[in-house]
Amino acid sequence: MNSQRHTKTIDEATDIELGDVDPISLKDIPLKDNTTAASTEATGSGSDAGSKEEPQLESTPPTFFQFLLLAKPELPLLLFSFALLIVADISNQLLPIIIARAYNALVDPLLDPSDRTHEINFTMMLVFILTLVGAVLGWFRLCIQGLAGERVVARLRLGMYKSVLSQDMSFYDETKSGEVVSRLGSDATLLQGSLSSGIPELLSGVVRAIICIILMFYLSAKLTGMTLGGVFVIFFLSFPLGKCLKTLSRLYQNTLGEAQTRSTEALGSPRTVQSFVAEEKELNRYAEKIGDPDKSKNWWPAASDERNTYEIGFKKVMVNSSFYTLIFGGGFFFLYLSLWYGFHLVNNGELSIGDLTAFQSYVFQVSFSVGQVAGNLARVYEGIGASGRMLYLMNREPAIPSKREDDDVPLEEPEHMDGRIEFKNVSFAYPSRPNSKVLRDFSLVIPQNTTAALVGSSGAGKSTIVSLLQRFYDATSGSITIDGHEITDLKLACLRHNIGYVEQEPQLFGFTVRENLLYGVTREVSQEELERVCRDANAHDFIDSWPEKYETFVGEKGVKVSGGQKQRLAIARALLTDCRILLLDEATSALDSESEALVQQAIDKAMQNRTVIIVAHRLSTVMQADQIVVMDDHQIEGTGTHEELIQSSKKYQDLIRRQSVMIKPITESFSKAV
Ligand SMILES: Nc1ncnc2c1ncn2[C@@H]1O[C@H](COP(=O)(O)OP(=O)(O)OP(=O)(O)O)[C@@H](O)[C@H]1O
Repeated sequence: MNSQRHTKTIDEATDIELGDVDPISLKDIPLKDNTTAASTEATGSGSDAGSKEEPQLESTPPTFFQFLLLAKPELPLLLFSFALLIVADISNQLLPIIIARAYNALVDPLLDPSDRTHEINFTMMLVFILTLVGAVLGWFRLCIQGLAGERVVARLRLGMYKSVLSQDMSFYDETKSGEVVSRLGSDATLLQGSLSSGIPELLSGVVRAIICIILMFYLSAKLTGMTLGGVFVIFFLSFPLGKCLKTLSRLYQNTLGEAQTRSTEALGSPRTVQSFVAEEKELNRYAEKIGDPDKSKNWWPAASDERNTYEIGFKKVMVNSSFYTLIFGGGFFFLYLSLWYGFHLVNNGELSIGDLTAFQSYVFQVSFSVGQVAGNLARVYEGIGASGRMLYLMNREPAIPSKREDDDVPLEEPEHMDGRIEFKNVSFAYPSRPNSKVLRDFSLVIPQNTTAALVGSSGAGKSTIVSLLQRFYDATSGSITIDGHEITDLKLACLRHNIGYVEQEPQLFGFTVRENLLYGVTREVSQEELERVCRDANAHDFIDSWPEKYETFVGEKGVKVSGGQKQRLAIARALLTDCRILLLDEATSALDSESEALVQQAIDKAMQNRTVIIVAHRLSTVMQADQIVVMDDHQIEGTGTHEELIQSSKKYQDLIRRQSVMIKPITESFSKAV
């Protein structure tokens, strides 16, 4: 059942509606899926997830041309800005040759003073006009480039986010959210810088250098020959430094990503961090990746076992400074060398003084352009590296496909579901632990509108069954059907719309109560209906007691509501989706007895006229179920009603005995007290 991954276009990523995200064809970009590679290695060696290294979100970087394809939808804008760049550069580079006329007029013995003044004024007027034209065109060019960059990066961010949202659970098992956030943030910014300014500046440098070299040849072929030799020396010396800068930049980004992963984890669980007084531990974990300048006795970073951004950043600064010193220092060296030779040419009458000044200016421009090309080449490489990581995320094909391999047969989307569930010989191993079977030959029929309770030892696979029914993962073998439809033949959205799911720790979002309740609802819901459902879920009274009632903000991840309130809101949220099947995964296990009673009442109402699967540890919550399934060692040990299992299932008897032992002293002391 495991589907093969292959590359895809952004618009194919998912059937989740995301508005108009323009498709960018990335089919030609080959990608190495390192996550899959890591899994394969694990399979090969028979090792488990715990022993393998964290997979890196990285793919083979695209070629320069493939990288340019990312900006394909903006090609007209970019070509226009390129045309502006050429015109602006030609008009700017003509200036030294025009100014040379003024110099020559100054020293021309044949001109009388009024002709000389006229020549100088005419020349300088021309200079001002061309400067103005160059400035206006340059302004347009920068605006257009910036706009194109914003458009490309916004599209890429949306495409990447869309793809990440559509991934299967094995992706989330393997990937740290901090890393994805880093891809959306810093990698996208690097890529934007590279596309909107790195490549245009690189092209601008090339164009300017070519124009200057042509004009230099026009002024003096001899002097140009000598000067270009120097320029090439600078270029070749700076090349390895540029490459080194590229490697350091990639390392810097990866390390920053690792630091962000750590900080996201800690900031996402502030209560756990503070209750374990682990602030310093978390700070140290973050500092390991960021590097602490105050830990070194010197002003440079101390050597450390772990790669950190401070240390890499320091090396980057060193290489960057050497790079620019070489470009500008070398540029000036060859400028003065050519000036020296130029003086001799003027002395010999082979060059006018005006042409020598113009030439000087071109030498400087060419050195500057070479520096600009090399510097921006490093930036483009940074962008290419970043795009490799982003493309991995965008092109990753979810293991749970949103359409059939045979595209011609559409997935089924029944208008109504009765809710008869059947598991037939289902076996399953998590993709990250392919050698540990979590379910073995699991078979179970749950008739429409009945309740099945899954009980058994911890780790037996109860929650996994709930995950498989929602297709968070696909079974390794066997079949799961609802009303006779294989769930793999159903449209994923249709399947999940028909299933309501209440987790042990339901997640609320940082919205209002109303927005949280209507999270999965696509139809109009009136206030009366909302209140009725919340009453059924025992949630209306506490919502109504808050000053802002249904408009109350619940805080990030619902931190401002209690565990029991969260559960009841989650039940109401599930009910509002009109689900035919309700999955309750340990919905009351984390609650005190008073909250449990309130939630249990809500659950009892919610179970009416629905097919329900309850995963529970407390037997008191499942005794009324139509059938109880006892799980042991990843398979079914017994099935039946409470009364039947007490007679037939050793495991069930064990579970009852253990819970009675726990409750007995409490009930005895209670009886004595009253
Ligand atoms: N995402 C995952 N990746 C790899 N292994 C997993 C994953 N989730 C669960 N497991 C493993 O699968 C086995 C079954 O887990 P499951 O959560 O289904 O058990 P359970 O019966 O619900 O346990 P409990 O009652 O403690 O919640 C366990 O050994 C667990 O470590």
